[in-house]
Amino acid sequence: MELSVAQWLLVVCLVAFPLLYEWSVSFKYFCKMAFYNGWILTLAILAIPICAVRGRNVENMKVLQFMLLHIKYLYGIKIEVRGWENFNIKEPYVVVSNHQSSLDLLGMMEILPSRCVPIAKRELMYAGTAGLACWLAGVIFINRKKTDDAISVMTEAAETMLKEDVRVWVFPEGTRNHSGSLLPFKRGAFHLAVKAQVPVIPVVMSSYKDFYCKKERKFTTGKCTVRILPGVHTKGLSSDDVPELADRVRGMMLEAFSQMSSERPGKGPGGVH
Ligand SMILES: CCCCCCCCCCCCCC(=O)SCCNC(=O)CCNC(=O)[C@H](O)C(C)(C)COP(=O)(O)OP(=O)(O)OC[C@H]1O[C@@H](n2cnc3c(N)ncnc32)[C@H](O)[C@@H]1OP(=O)(O)O
Ligand SMILES: CCCCCCCC/C=C\CCCCCCCC(=O)OC[C@@H](O)COP(=O)(O)O
Repeated sequence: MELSVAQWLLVVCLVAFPLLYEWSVSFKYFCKMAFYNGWILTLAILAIPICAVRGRNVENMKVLQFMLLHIKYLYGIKIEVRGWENFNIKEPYVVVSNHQSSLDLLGMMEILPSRCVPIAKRELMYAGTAGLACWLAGVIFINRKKTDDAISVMTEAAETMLKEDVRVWVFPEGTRNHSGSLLPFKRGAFHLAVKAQVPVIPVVMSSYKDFYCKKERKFTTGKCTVRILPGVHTKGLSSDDVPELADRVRGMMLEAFSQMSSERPGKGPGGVH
């Protein structure tokens, strides 16, 4: 049997791909990240018609959560959650969490409370099917290049939280940060909580360094711990108290983050061996 050029090319690709995948850490990293984004865009195609039945509605966040929950199994990432009891608050609240990478989506979906929507950069709205799915799920988009616009969207969010019993998830670092610490916090999340007079619940995801590093192009299987910290109340606080509130919450999160880093597998007596 004679093979055509195209068939030969296909055979070479089929052989080369798994070999490259196993031999090159970088190639593996790119494949895993490409699949991650591609898979989310594909899942969004399924989510869109389901969400569209309700129209733009925060309840649709449950659909996205359900769609994304299995991804941790595809990537062999074990997520351990501590502090569930701190989410046992009936009233709305603002969740603030550290932001290391787009993989945060996995930890977020693992613990996302009901009727809770994230605040996201406006660019995400244009990320094809994922953007439309986010819009249908009530994700709040802010334009980071226009501070006044971002502030007015967040002020409106404070009213919506109370009127429609909605919780909001904010990444107060304002951008992804994989440095192994926390960036200075932007204050929007805390203004939002103070305006609505609702608690701030800090969430800390442990460092991904053992299994994921963008700089080194490393992406293996691994374990991540997500800690939900006790809520910080804002009743009676005014906008003058925001800087102190933001610093206090960042301090709590930094302490938890450092503690979790020292518990990393194989690191120190408290670690999981
Ligand atoms: C199946 C498909 C699934 C698809 C996936 C679904 C899941 C998607 C998940 C997506 C996840 C995506 C995740 C993501 O996309 S993360 C990226 C987007 N998120 C954020 O940026 C959130 C955090 N940012 C902030 O809080 C910033 O402060 C904002 C953006 C608001 C302004 O930033 P900016 O850098 O422009 O200005 P500034 O911070 O210097 O502030 C200037 C001044 O204004 C004051 N100020 C601030 N706010 C308020 C306020 N509300 N009321 C009154 N005042 C306010 C502030 O204190 C300061 O004053 P002073 O303190 O210096 O005196
Ligand atoms: C037809 C248009 C096709 C567009 C294709 C776009 C590809 C994007 C594919 C899938 C979207 C995956 C959704 C992942 C959501 C995670 C969001 C995220 O982590 O955003 C980063 C943002 O927090 C901070 O941004 P910067 O670190 O400041 O930057």
